[in-house]
Amino acid sequence: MSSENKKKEGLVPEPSLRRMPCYLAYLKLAKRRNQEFVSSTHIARDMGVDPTQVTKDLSYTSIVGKTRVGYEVNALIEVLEDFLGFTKLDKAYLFGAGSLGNALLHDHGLDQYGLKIVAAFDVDPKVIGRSIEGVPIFHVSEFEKMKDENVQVGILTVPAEFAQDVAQLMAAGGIKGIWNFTPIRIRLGDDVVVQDTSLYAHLAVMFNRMGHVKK
Ligand SMILES: NC(=O)c1ccc[n+]([C@@H]2O[C@H](COP(=O)([O-])OP(=O)(O)OC[C@H]3O[C@@H](n4cnc5c(N)ncnc54)[C@H](O)[C@@H]3O)[C@@H](O)[C@H]2O)c1
Repeated sequence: MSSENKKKEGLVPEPSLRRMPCYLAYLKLAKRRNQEFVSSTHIARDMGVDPTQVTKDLSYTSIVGKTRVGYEVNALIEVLEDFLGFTKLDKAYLFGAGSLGNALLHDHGLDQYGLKIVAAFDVDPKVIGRSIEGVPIFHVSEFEKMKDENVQVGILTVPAEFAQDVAQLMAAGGIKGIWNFTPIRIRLGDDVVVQDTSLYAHLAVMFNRMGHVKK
């Protein structure tokens, strides 16, 4: 089965997908250090992952390593970026231009990961009509008129109490993927992918692990 088909059928396990951007960052660093080749053993050692896991993760892409030398750094960067969809720029709308929304609007890293915020929506008269990093902010009621089939990604950064309603509005307006930063479990039909993301979840894990570190 081709890697494209595997991806379509959702056979790539989530932990593998989550590790791939880390491999990419590692490889970009290797490139800056003028390294031409890198082996899965080296990636594994430097990233603290099992070598067989690295090989397995990379096998979901089309790349094959060369015996003894490993993977060509440039080629692997290209393959990973393409596989993860980072080469084509997806347009996104942001809902909630508050503290977190602002931070995301200022994050230049998103472009490198294939996401470009083209407009933001809010209800606060203090921000409506302004631009942040060149991204215009509209009243959320304008979204209906601005429906665009080329914008299928929505970033949800509104207060928790409005999250479900705004998510429904997004879905009704043709948004197919919601990057949900709110702590609310969004309920929508199967035609919309909702990806929850929480800094605090990782903080909780860190605190828990710190409690188990030997003193
Ligand atoms: N996932 C994370 O790691 C993480 C981190 C910080 C905050 N959050 C969550 O992100 C959300 C935003 O947090 P914040 O600190 O930026 O809050 P904030 O109050 O600074 O910003 C929220 C913005 O949403 C706007 N808003 C309110 N109702 C709206 C609506 N119906 N449509 C569009 N915009 C609307 C507000 O006017 C405000 O500008 C919260 O749900 C918070 O819990 C998550």
